Amino acid sequence: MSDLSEKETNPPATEAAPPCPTVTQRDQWMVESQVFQIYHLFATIPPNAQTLMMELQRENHMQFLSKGLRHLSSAFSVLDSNRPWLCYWIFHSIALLGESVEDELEDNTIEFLSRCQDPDGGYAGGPGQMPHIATTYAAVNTLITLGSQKSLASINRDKLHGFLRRMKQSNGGFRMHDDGEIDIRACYTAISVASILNILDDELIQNVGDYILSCQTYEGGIGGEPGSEAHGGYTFCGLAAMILIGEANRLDLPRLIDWVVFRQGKECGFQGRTNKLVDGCYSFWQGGAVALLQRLYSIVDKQMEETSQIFTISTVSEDKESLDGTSSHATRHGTIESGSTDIKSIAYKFINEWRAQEPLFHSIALQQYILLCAQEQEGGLRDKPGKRRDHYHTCYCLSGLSLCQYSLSKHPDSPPLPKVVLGPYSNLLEPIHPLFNVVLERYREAHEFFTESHDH
Ligand SMILES: CC(C)=CCC/C(C)=C/CC/C(C)=C/COP(=O)(O)OP(=O)(O)O
Ligand SMILES: [Zn+2]
Repeated sequence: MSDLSEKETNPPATEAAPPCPTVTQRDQWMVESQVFQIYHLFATIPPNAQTLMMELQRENHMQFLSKGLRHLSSAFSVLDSNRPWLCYWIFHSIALLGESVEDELEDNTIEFLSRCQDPDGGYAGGPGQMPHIATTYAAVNTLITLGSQKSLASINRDKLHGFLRRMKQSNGGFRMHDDGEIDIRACYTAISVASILNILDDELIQNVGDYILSCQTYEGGIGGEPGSEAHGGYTFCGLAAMILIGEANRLDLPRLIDWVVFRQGKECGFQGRTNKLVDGCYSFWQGGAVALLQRLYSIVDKQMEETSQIFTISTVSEDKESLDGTSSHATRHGTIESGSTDIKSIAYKFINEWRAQEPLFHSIALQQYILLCAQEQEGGLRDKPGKRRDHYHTCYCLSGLSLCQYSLSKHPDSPPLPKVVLGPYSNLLEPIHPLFNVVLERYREAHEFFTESHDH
């Protein structure tokens, strides 16, 4: 063989071998290629076919959800422990679509959830099981979504308050259930339920802010417990709970904004954490965190001002230190006022708060991911192309879509301009209260019910 052919077939030993991709890289390339194939196909079809592809398949989604409800009432065993969650995901999705179900089905659901209600307060995953804060949140949100007087009156708020007090820990966290884990989901679900039922008090909120603050990581997002990695689901929980207790100003919000906005990827959807895959459900968890941050601009501005002051002070003091050997400290949070409003009215006032008109993320791109990649044309929504539809993803993709559609509206429920809604205007969903993820109108009815005539 000549020198030349040897070189061609056998690379010299010194040449670096091609890097072997990690599993994460391979998965990422796979998702990117599937998503971009869809976008490419979309770009090459005629405009009328594009409109069809971007249409929210309301009827098919309703069929998928109704089938889920039928399944819910028939095919479950006594060991199932997530039926209140299925109720919430399905009824909330139906409410987002502006639809309702027959009275009998509503009555059966109220009756079923009443059987899940523990005599000592809180809701279990099924009748006779142990009460759990997360299923309590799911049950309460379902009953508020159903919305009738009977539904709202079925919640034993005194006992529920007792259950939440029992779950409360001295470090500010909550347990999920007796002897259960303490984490940020428990904080959010406890505080959310207490707030929406108007039973939030000083005892319940004591030290909660300290606990949540200890979960904000170096990245800026919030982890499930102190020392854990920042994640979109926990970030939404931590931020929403901090707002509900009037202590959002204690978080490092500029850093939180930085972290969350960079979780929207080139696939147009959000990932849950750094270097992980895009997933439709984060349209709500991350998109929801952004929707909350959009209403915290006055605090963000103050924090940014403070940071620049600290920078100036520390620069000056460093100079001074180097001159005369002394040092000074400026605390970041000390000068920011803590929430002065009555905690019972925070959630109600929050929806009317002024909000930044410039969205912090690409709302049209996210709608594109939800409609083209997460939506199944036959009904139901999913994590990503190639995954199966399910009720959890249907609920959180639709919730995220609603947030996008109203992301520029001055008032929370004023109809958005057509250019803000991707696809036909008939895609428009009902607006939600972003702190609780229940349809706004149902939230308002519940608020009235639990503040006026039926005070705790
Ligand atoms: C109100 C309530 C109960 C909120 C729950 C919030 C929530 C969705 C938390 C996420 C939990 C988590 C770490 C998932 C990671 O799963 P993964 O590793 O499969 O997904 P990933 O790769 O996207 O991180
Ligand atoms: Zn998901």
